Amino acid sequence: EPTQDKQALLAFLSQVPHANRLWWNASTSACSWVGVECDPTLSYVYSLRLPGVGLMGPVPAGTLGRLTQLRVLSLRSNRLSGELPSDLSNLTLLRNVYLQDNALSGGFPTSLTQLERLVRLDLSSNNFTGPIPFALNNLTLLTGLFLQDNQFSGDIPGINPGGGGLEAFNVSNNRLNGSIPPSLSKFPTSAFAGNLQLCGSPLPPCSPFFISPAPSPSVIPNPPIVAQKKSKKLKTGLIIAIAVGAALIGFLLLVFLIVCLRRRSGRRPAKVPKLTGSAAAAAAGTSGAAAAGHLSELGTTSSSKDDVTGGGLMEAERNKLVFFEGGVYSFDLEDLLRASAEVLGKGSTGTSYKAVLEEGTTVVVKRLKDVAVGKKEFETQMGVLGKVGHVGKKEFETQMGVLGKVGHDNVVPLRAFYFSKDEKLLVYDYLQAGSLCALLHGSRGSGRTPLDWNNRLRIAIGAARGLAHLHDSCKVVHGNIKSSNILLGPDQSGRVSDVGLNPLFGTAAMPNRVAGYRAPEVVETRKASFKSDVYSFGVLLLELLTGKSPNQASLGDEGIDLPRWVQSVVREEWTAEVFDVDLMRYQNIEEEMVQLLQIAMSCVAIVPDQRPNMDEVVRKMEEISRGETTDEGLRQSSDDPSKGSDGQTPTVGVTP
Ligand SMILES: Nc1ncnc2c1ncn2[C@@H]1O[C@H](COP(=O)(O)OP(=O)(O)OP(=O)(O)O)[C@@H](O)[C@H]1O
Repeated sequence: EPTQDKQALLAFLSQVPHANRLWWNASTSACSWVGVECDPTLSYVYSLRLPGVGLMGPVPAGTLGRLTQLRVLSLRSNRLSGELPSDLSNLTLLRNVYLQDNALSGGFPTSLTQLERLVRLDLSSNNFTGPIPFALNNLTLLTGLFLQDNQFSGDIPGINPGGGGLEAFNVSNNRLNGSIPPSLSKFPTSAFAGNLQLCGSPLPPCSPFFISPAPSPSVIPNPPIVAQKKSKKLKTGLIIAIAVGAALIGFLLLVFLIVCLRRRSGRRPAKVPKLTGSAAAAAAGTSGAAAAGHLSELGTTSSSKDDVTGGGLMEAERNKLVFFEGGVYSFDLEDLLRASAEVLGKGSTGTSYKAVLEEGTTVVVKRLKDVAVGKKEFETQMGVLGKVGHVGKKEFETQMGVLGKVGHDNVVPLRAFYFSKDEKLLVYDYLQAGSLCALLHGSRGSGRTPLDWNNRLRIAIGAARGLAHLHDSCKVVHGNIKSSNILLGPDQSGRVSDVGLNPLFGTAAMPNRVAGYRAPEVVETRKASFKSDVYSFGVLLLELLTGKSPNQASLGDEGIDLPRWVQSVVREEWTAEVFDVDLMRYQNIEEEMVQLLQIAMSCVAIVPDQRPNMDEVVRKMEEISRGETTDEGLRQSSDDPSKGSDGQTPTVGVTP
């Protein structure tokens, strides 16, 4: 029995408010407590894993810092805040530290840079600020460093943690700028996305013009050495030559703009697409920022081949925006390209933009990447979804035809599409309430209102109905069910989006597309089916129930394969442990949660034939929701957290 470690753990728990789910009993060995693992001789605590148990507030000094033999510390997905105590530097044997998804703040915890045995450090999705320290170079064994979704600022120092052995690295969505050190250029662009002004491989190269006029010394404290040296070498003559060159280019651009604008005003009534919107935007003095600007500037289209001026009427006909019958919009491609646009997100199939047209209409434009088909195939695909693999324009258009006719309240309607050799655009309604993913996992920390049980159930039933309609009435496989593809309608119902794009990408794009939602057989067959949709939907239900994100990317040491995790917990008869801590505050919902858990587990059966069809899933889910209503038609308890819950959930036989 590790007496000293036990005292440290009890001190920690007594000082940190938490959801009452740990039941650490002071009279039993700490080695038997939930989340605690000891060494084989039971003489010290080896690992402490307390993910998602509702820990709140700061980590107190003099508690965890006393667990000097600790190898693994996981406090992720809680609501811990404030700075980490400096005595964590005592934990010199720590190998894995997972503190992601909290509200921790302050500068980079220097105590952690002293833990020379660290192999994996995850501080992502917190509120850390200030620079990334050079002292990370102390961590010579590091293989994974995750700092994304914080507010780290300044430039990235010349770090090479792990002595070159770093395998995973992410600093996206911070406030970093300056050039990327060569030691980190092997990581993908996504590892650096969403920062202020980073440059250099794998991002576009740093230009001396970009770096030298730093917005303020505090923003770029250390301009990259290479750039400094280069700029010193710029001789006066060269500077003059560049200035003259720039003036000349500016003059030519002006002439070009004037010509374009004149042509446009003469041709406007013909309502033909003309893909020179960026020029118009430039004339209006707007900037081409990466995250917001005019749609035409965001890289959506620029091919001069598509410009009607060079191609005549046939070309114009071929490149028009095709609307579906019964639609509510009346704008043309030119209007769309002039719309102001903002990046909503980058997914596996392309990038989505929120576009606000000049007349005030807001739509979502999805710019598809790497479509494996020509126009004929694209069009055909819109009509015979599922029958074609690599498709051309015809298939694309046919597929669009099918998708455009789906017509169901629980499916986000596709309103129009555009196909040219270089660009494939899809136009959808904009749903401002956002996605289930954002509601479940977004803005953790202070001020967040968790999604209550009634809403979770309603959204899930809506999504199930939408998917069942796709399967039964349209014979369409969705192929990419996940929480960011379940959007909320104005009535807060769940709606399925991103429908049926699979066949446009061939099999090459499949492996990484659906990450933790992917059915096991899809790994081999690379082919989505009705039953693989059911599996993905089951994972989605588990996500709703557990509040955990099925994130394949971080699978390795700590990522969660939700079906397997739930199965292991349920097998040990800890059903209550499975549920999202945010749901534990509602009363009288345990029975319904267990029922939904049973449905979810039947959906994630390994053998596809053992999974139910979506119409069965809908029926069973509707049975739960019928039991949910009271005489007034609304169940009271779920929305009233003040009533609390004892957290005791019946361990009803859930067969994995
Ligand atoms: N019609 C819409 N209205 C509002 N938000 C949307 C709409 N369509 C997509 N979004 C949001 O925009 C973001 C990007 O969506 P997108 O579909 O491009 O990527 P994804 O869902 O993350 O991945 P994938 O491409 O694999 O579906 C997501 O957060 C999504 O919820």
